[in-house]
Amino acid sequence: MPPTMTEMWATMGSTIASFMFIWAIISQYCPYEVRRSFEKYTQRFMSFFYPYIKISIHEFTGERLKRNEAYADVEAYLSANSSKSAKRLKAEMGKDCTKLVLSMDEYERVTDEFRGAKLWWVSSKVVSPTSSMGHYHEQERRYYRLTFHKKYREIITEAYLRHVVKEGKEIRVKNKQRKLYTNSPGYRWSSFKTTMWSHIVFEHPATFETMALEPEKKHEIMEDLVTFSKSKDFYARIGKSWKRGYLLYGPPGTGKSTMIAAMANLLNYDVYDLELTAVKDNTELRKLLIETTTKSIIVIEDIDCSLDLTGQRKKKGEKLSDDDEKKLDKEISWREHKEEGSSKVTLSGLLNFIDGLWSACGGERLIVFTTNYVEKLDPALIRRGRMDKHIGLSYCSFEGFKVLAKNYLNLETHPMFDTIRGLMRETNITPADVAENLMPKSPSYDEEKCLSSLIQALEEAKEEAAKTAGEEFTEKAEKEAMTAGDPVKVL
Ligand SMILES: Nc1ncnc2c1ncn2[C@@H]1O[C@H](COP(=O)(O)OP(=O)(O)OP(=O)(O)O)[C@@H](O)[C@H]1O
Repeated sequence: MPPTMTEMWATMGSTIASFMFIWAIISQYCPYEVRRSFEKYTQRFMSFFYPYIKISIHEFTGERLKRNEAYADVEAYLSANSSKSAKRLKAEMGKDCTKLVLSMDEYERVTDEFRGAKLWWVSSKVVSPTSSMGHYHEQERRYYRLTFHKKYREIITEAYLRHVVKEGKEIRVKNKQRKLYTNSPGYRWSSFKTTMWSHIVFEHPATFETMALEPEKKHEIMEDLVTFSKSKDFYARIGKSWKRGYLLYGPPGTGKSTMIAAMANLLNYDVYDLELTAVKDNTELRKLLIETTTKSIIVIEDIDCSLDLTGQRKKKGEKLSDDDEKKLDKEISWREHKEEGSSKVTLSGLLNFIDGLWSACGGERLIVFTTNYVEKLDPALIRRGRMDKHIGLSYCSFEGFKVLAKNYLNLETHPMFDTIRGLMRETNITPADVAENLMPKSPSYDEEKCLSSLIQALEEAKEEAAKTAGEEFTEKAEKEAMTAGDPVKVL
């Protein structure tokens, strides 16, 4: 008599229970090595009968230093293809901030088909405990796992994966929202305090067209940038990492920050605004810089202040000007106030990164330093090869004014332009000041009021310059008289 259904279930239940009992005995009494070998051989044995192949694509490669490009490509591919079939999705704001973009949530599974092959994608993560500087914390590593039948091995490993990466890249370019990253203190992997990148969408409207700059200079810089962005093969051929350093220098308000925004808009790059004073030491600096992505501009503004070069000069025994002394005192009290101790990022730490580590983190990066005092910088920092192109930005020229008049007032010519041209020859004014005067202050402001306001500002600047020159002249004459010991002249 064949066994009844109830008997079959009972037999199966007792077999499973016996197996679990035996396994519990083995786990308890067998040495670890024996158990490991048992598991290994069981897995090998099972794989003879298991007809599926699995491929994992992890978010980070190496010691969690670098984001895996392939992971980002798969993520983009799946977000475009999975939203129709996945049941659990996560939503993020899209490029134009009007539409939510859906992608598959963690532990979700979706199916795909390619040339008759059926395959499955699962998004998952492993959480493992790690320790750093005596702190224990949990580290999450996300990954996608692709499963398919072994008979499709060739199609999948050759054609399908290429198709996923290609399509994923295209989607990423299309959806790319440019980002402005800044570094600020935060908690990495839940408990370890460090400085981390956070970002917002980069939407600065500046372009080279709207910049007040001599046309030839503008053209030269644009050409340099575009040539750089198309020179992947060239850099590979000459054996140099694909990066270029720019030093922007000039008085405040001459457009250094504006130019960085114009560069990012021209090349469609992200911007990493690196605040060096918030970086604890060279190790942290290296970590931050390695986390930057390709097609990006890494900016260190006011490099003369950020690197504490003033402090270094004082240590070297150089005499500092009153201004520098004040700046140094302010910096020290600011750091004490923030209880951060002093930042230990050194000039050599920065140089080492610029020179050495670039090659380790891929290419297509610009590094831009800005300063108001180029003469204060250490020559080692700005030598060619590190800062390949030095761009001096200066006071507004008449050509520059014409660009601003077109931008702000939509004026190409006006009878008042001649007066402005004359005054600009005689005195200095920054593009920021010109722009401020051309800005309508009320709805009743017309172009003439704006131009008159600029003329007034130019006249005041001229008077101020004459007064300062006069005072300097008297001071110099007095000093000379003192050294010559002529009390009459001094009086
Ligand atoms: N060359 C320029 N062309 C167009 N606008 C300019 C230019 N320079 C300055 N401006 C205007 O002045 C403002 C301030 O300029 P910006 O911040 O770029 O100057 P900066 O040289 O970076 O100054 P700082 O050294 O103080 O940081 C800008 O928002 C912009 O409107």
